[in-house]
Amino acid sequence: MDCMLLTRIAQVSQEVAATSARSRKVALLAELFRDAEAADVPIVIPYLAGRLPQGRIGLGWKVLSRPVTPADGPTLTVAEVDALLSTLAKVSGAGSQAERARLVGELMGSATKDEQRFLFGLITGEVRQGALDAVAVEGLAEATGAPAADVRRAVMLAGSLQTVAEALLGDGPGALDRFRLTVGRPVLPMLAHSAASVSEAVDKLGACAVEEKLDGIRVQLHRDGDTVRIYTRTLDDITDRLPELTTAAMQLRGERFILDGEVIAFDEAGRPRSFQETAGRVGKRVDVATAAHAVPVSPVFFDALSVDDRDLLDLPFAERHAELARLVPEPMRVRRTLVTGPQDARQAEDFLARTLERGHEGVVVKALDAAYSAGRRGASWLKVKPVHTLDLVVLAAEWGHGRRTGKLSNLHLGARTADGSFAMLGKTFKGMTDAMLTWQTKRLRELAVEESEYMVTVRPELVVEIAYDGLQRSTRYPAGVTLRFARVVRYREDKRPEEADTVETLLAAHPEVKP
Ligand SMILES: Nc1ncnc2c1ncn2[C@@H]1O[C@H](COP(=O)(O)OP(=O)(O)OP(=O)(O)O)[C@@H](O)[C@H]1O
Repeated sequence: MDCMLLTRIAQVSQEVAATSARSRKVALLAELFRDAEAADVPIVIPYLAGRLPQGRIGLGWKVLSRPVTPADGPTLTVAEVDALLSTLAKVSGAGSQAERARLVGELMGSATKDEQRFLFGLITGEVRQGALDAVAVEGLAEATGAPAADVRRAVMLAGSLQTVAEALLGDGPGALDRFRLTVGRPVLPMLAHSAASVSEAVDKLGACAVEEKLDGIRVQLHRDGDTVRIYTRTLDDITDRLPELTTAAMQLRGERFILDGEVIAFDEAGRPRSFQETAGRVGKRVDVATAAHAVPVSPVFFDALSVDDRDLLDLPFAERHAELARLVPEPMRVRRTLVTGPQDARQAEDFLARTLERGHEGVVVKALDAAYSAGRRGASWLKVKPVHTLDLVVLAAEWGHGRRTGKLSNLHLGARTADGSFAMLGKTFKGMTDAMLTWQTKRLRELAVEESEYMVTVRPELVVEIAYDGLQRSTRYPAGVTLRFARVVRYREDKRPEEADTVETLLAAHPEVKP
């Protein structure tokens, strides 16, 4: 069969977004996957989700909104669109504006009216379906007859839905065996949900470990004999930037293992240095030797995923931790206290208080009987942080005045909504350092879809962590609420917009405010 037509993707994408019944979404995707050639699927999935595989495409608003006569009938395939957008993303140098305009004109001219609308949404970041990956896993299972749990596990281990989809559709369910936990191949890390208090977390989980939550950088450490590799939360290889970790890995009591933990800089008194200092260690342009001397970091581990080629993912946490303790000496493990049930809640509260006194941001409460659910926000890890923050997406930014003239300053902040779009919750220009202002001005202009004298509207891609003092009703904003005293804590370039907080969870956390 020929490559998928763009029209088909646009229609399915629209239908999936419009229906609220999960089973219907799954059925729609299953049908599409059954029809797609295996090699076509890796291209199709990101377009369906409204993500451009090419990343950002710096197109000025003028170029994008220029009307082009649409084609009469659908002939464009996703592969053609993909090739053209890849070319577009690479255009640079003199005359690039004109060349971009020409390529966009060519693309839009081959598209029907509906396809033009879809392409426009894709390029501006308006069609984005946050939950699509999770539904696509079930769609793939339905299309191929493989158990959904097995497909999910393979995706975790491969770190890529597209890779698994191609193998599964090409070679059938047997292909899933290829995706095993392997030292040297990173897997998506397990993530946590939030709980309002330690007692709430303990009540939910029963027998659990309460661990300190360190505000550093998540790392997955792989050692195979003399070879050590370190991966971030987003699976980037940062081995060369953290030589201390290779040294530490070589001192552990094993030869082949995968560990999960956090890396953080402590001061001489053993208190954590600021997050910015730790984060500075993995910046792309830092001189590693100088940085390692100025801000040495230490690994602090909390889980073991594989030891001596034994896959531990499905073992209960209590058993994985026993393996960790065998391998890693106590000073290199997070502090923890064990709790058998609600009667020990007091002891858990005390542990949180002591952890905060030591300068850490909170605790993570973990069920002792739970497996490691790679790549997911498992209900068996609950984080408790007294200073509540939100991960929001920058939708636009206003040009600053006075000392901030020439800098993009006042940010428009959005939370995710059920249909995958973003609802503006408010604005803030507080909490930004000069370095942040310079950085965000450059970064936001790269994401610009429309610029005016007053503000710049951007593709909703940049996630920013925001502290706030509460919610209040507001008729000015679409969700009916706005944030009180919002201020920027930091940018979260390690998070995708699909991971931002939703209006729904925000409202659930503030039952006192009714929009
Ligand atoms: N003991 C610990 N166990 C698990 N994660 C820990 C621990 N200490 C620190 N962390 C960090 O906390 C994060 C867990 O929270 P979550 O999964 O929600 O990620 P996050 O969204 O990056 O969280 P946050 O923004 O609160 O740091 C981990 O990604 C890890 O970086």
